[in-house]
Amino acid sequence: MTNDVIIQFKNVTKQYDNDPPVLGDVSFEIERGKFYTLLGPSGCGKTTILRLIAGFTEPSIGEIYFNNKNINHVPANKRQVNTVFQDYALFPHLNVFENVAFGLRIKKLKNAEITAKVKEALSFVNLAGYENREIREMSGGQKQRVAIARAIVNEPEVILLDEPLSALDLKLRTEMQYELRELQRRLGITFIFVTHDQEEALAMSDEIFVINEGKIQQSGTPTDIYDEPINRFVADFIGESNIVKGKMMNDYLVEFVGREFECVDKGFNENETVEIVIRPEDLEITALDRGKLQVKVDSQLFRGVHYEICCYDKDGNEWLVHSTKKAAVDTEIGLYFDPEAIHVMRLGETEEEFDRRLETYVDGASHHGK
Ligand SMILES: Nc1ncnc2c1ncn2[C@@H]1O[C@H](COP(=O)(O)OP(=O)(O)OP(=O)(O)O)[C@@H](O)[C@H]1O
Repeated sequence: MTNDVIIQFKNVTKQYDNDPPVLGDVSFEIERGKFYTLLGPSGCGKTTILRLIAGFTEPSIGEIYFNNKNINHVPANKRQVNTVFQDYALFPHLNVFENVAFGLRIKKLKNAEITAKVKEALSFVNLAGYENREIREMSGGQKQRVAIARAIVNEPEVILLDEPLSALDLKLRTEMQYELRELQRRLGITFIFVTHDQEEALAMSDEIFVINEGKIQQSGTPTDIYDEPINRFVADFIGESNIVKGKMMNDYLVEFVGREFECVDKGFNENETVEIVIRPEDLEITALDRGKLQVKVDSQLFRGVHYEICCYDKDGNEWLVHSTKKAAVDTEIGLYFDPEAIHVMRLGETEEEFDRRLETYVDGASHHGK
């Protein structure tokens, strides 16, 4: 473990009662001072990871480390972690100042110190002067900032944010994305942010963990994950993708739709069956004979910055193209792409393989207790 690692999960499985595990053998490291996002569909286990870090629940199997110390049994109020909840969980009968001061009063700090710290936290979130406002007089975005001030005033090492922007309308949500990102940079505290919104994750994060069915499918920077999705789930979940079956002939040579194409991928078995991803914006419309693929245009939508053109090849594969050029419906056109636009993925686990693996965790968990 390097010195910069603040949180480490080692083979963590979480199971409630005798249900299948909601997290299966999850291992990862969180580095100090970065903005992390846990991204995945509803029910995939994101909140469970936050609850394990916060100390609201314990792992069924595995270990959690904080600053190199095992914290499996450390109670929530003894952890250097604060949570910002989706519904903010502010106290409606207390004003802004007292909401932010709450944790400091419990710690029995002196009044002068409390006032100084609350003022500093409020000015960090651009709410200086709002001390005496009632919570009900604050807008959604302002309540959000009070909740963040209440978290940062305790000077935690890590702030956990559970879908904190989901109650806001789109415009305010985008503004708060910038604000939160900027705030994290200024504070230098580790943020772990939960969302099921892929655009939000791409815009805000240093590192993203893409989660599905209790398992981290891929972790990496937004560009890593967008440009090199590791499997069909990630490719589909992050942005739009064209995915077709193919065969890896050799290093740097792949076959799909009955033709061989130069690519930049290597390290596969000869003739290994693979899946190919090409992003819609990496396909360029060209004359039929100049295209690497020949397709027929099925439909076209104007999306403001580009046209979204849906085409089919001779094998019936759908190809979505984002292009500033128009194409005529029912005509045949060529699609051109660079070798770098092709992303080759190993075939993912089948559902049966995944279920079988989960069953082995269930067996393991029942031996270790809850
Ligand atoms: N206390 C609990 N007892 C039993 N099952 C639970 C408990 N808490 C969560 N679960 C189950 O664990 C699974 C994962 O839940 P979790 O809240 O971690 O998912 P999530 O990815 O955060 O989803 P969402 O985006 O909908 O909040 C779900 O199937 C949920 O029903």
